[in-house]
Amino acid sequence: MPAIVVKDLSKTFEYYKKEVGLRHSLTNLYARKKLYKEAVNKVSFEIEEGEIVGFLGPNGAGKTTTLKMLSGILYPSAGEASVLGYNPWKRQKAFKRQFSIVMGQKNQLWWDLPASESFHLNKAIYEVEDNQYMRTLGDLTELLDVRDLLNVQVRRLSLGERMKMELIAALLHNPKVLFLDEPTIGLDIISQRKIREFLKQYNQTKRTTIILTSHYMEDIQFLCKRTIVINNGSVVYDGDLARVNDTLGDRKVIKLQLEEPVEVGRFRAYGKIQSYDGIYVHIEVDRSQFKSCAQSLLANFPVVDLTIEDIPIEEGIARLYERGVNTDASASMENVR
Ligand SMILES: Nc1ncnc2c1ncn2[C@@H]1O[C@H](COP(=O)(O)OP(=O)(O)OP(=O)(O)O)[C@@H](O)[C@H]1O
Repeated sequence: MPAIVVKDLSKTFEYYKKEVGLRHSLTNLYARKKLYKEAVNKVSFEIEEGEIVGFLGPNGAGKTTTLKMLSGILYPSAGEASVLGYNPWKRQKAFKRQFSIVMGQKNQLWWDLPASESFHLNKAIYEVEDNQYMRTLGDLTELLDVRDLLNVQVRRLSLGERMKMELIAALLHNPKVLFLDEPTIGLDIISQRKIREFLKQYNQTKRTTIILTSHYMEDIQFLCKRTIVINNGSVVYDGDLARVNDTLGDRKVIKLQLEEPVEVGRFRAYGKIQSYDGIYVHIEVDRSQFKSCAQSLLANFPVVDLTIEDIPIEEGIARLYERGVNTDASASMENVR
């Protein structure tokens, strides 16, 4: 049975346009203009127990709004969702005990107190038994290597150390579902890697179901077999991130270095010119024709060097971000909504 089921989930925010200036401030009092923002539009997916799924999308795509609805912080405008069989926005106590949400941009810990004080508070809130609390705290501080920092004021911790403490606070009650909203934001490469490795190990040992949003592709590639890409509030891809380039069609890039400049128009018959500066030319070609294209280029141009590469995953993602939804190309792909 899936741990998370989401069906046509939508959220439209209503807000008021605020004009600046004294005259407009007075007008705002009696004639405010109401505006609507469709942040999430008919999002549907299912996530199996123990799965760790990446949630990718450009700024403002609707990722945080979706996670907030799944954790019951926001009430949806339409649609349904079930997390561990619970309706999240009913906020039942039994549900609250079984999930956690960590937002990289927000603090849960008390800023002026040591993290251990916040942990005690969470222990009381979630009614964690003494033995279980000590065992879980011991395991987590060991795994994240922060045992010596438990009694340091949170405000004195580095960003990476603080994020580790945030994770511990979120995991003390052994949640079955974990929503992670940019847990590695702003961290250096070493701290990012440590958090990533911790999450992988945690997911493997505990079988916790995790949805992870991150703008760092390495996080998603390292942790998630499956990625849901969301753009303009809608799902535009759901599948293996490594296959995202299938959405571009079956393409390869031929990279040429020339002995002397050749006019760009002469390369157009081979495919789409990705970049050109006279000497270096990158041409995107159909995978079925890359051999014949390469042979012809070698035979007809003063080529010094030629390489054939796959299109980077980042490129596929960027194009999904740019094109939004409901294009002809996306409609024809299996994983693309
Ligand atoms: N309370 C609100 N009132 C009006 N609009 C809102 C509100 N909260 C979010 N939005 C808008 O909804 C859209 C989706 O926001 P959301 O925070 O879900 O995006 P996101 O994918 O998490 O972006 P990011 O990667 O930048 O965190 C954005 O355009 C945002 O401005």
